[in-house]
Amino acid sequence: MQIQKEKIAVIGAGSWGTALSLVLADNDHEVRLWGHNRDQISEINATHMNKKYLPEIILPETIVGYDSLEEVLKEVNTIILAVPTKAIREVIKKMIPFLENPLTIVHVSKGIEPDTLMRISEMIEDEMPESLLQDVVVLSGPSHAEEVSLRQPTTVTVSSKSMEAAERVQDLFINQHFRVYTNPDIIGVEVGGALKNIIALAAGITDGLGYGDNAKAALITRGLAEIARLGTKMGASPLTFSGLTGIGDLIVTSTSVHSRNWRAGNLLGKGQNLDEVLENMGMVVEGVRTTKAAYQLAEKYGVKMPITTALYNVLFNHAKPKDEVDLLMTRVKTHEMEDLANVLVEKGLE
Ligand SMILES: NC(=O)C1=CN([C@@H]2O[C@H](COP(=O)(O)OP(=O)(O)OC[C@H]3O[C@@H](n4cnc5c(N)ncnc54)[C@H](OP(=O)(O)O)[C@@H]3O)[C@@H](O)[C@H]2O)C=CC1
Ligand SMILES: O=C(CO)COP(=O)(O)O
Repeated sequence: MQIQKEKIAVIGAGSWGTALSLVLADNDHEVRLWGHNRDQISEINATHMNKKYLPEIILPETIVGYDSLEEVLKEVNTIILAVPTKAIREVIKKMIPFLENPLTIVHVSKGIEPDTLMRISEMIEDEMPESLLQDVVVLSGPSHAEEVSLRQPTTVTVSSKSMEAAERVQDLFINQHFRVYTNPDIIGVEVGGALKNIIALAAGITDGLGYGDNAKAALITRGLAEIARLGTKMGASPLTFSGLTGIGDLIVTSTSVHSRNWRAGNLLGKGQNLDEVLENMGMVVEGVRTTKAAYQLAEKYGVKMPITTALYNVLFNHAKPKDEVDLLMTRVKTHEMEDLANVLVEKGLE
């Protein structure tokens, strides 16, 4: 099939925005990579390298860096929004004066906004005037920028309220190294992508405490159970959590040394406090804010999320990681499949 070549603006010149620019450039799109740091953009244009975020990678010369939002958005119909969740509203507000026609926003961030409890597509719809927003699409899945930029085999999922929009974005990105699936369940895709960062932080903590693979497998499995329990209450399909944006992303971020959330958790488990950890990371650790949001969501929906609660206590209530593990292990005994059984009964499937 002939791919339609497009002018695409990638907003955010961190690791993920840069790696996705490379995928799009490999597919012969005209890629404009915007970053707010003028020196970094000059360096990208002069050296074809993003030395801060992907120091090993030479970028194709067809990726052009921009530090002006006005310039980068000219005649563009598709934007890839690749900034941390907490910067999304600010960046959209800055873009709006330069938008002329309705466009498609593909967001690739993984988070939920504390207090408003909005998913990212909801934040985008909240900020964008209806007349300027054609579609919102999310791209998510087990995909570290470090491996994508080396063109190592990677699979992701795109989702949108409009299947046509999701399929168009699938066509923009798909190639022999980067396989893109579609899934109509945008709630499940966004919730899975955001909440896996909580479990990745927890898995890093248990590794930092010196616990082994048994503990990690327990966290991934029981973590998935609580993500699915909340996600289905929010309207997601339970099946999505067994897919790439559920168990797939949980595996990759809980086990990979590339994961910033795992690395941050590991430092916490080794005894550093949260402020020290975040200062040492120098890159976004989305799971911290998302833990707060998920804790609030669990209260709102009346859902039990013991791992999230334990992590919340470590991050925000000065609890000791080991004490929280001990508490998790000595909870009242329960049936492993109790939650799933409840979900199936609620949905009339059992
Ligand atoms: N890295 C990965 O492998 C993956 C990341 N993601 C998700 O993608 C999103 C972005 O992550 P990632 O690229 O890794 O993060 P990084 O920390 O690597 O980069 C973040 C980028 O956003 C910029 N930025 C931060 N705040 C603002 C702001 N207010 N205005 C404009 N630009 C800003 C940063 O600029 P500066 O350098 O000046 O701080 C930097 O260029 C996250 O939600 C993450 O979960 C999803 C899948 C894979
Ligand atoms: O979402 C990711 C991989 O799928 C990236 O995870 P980290 O933010 O933990 O590095």
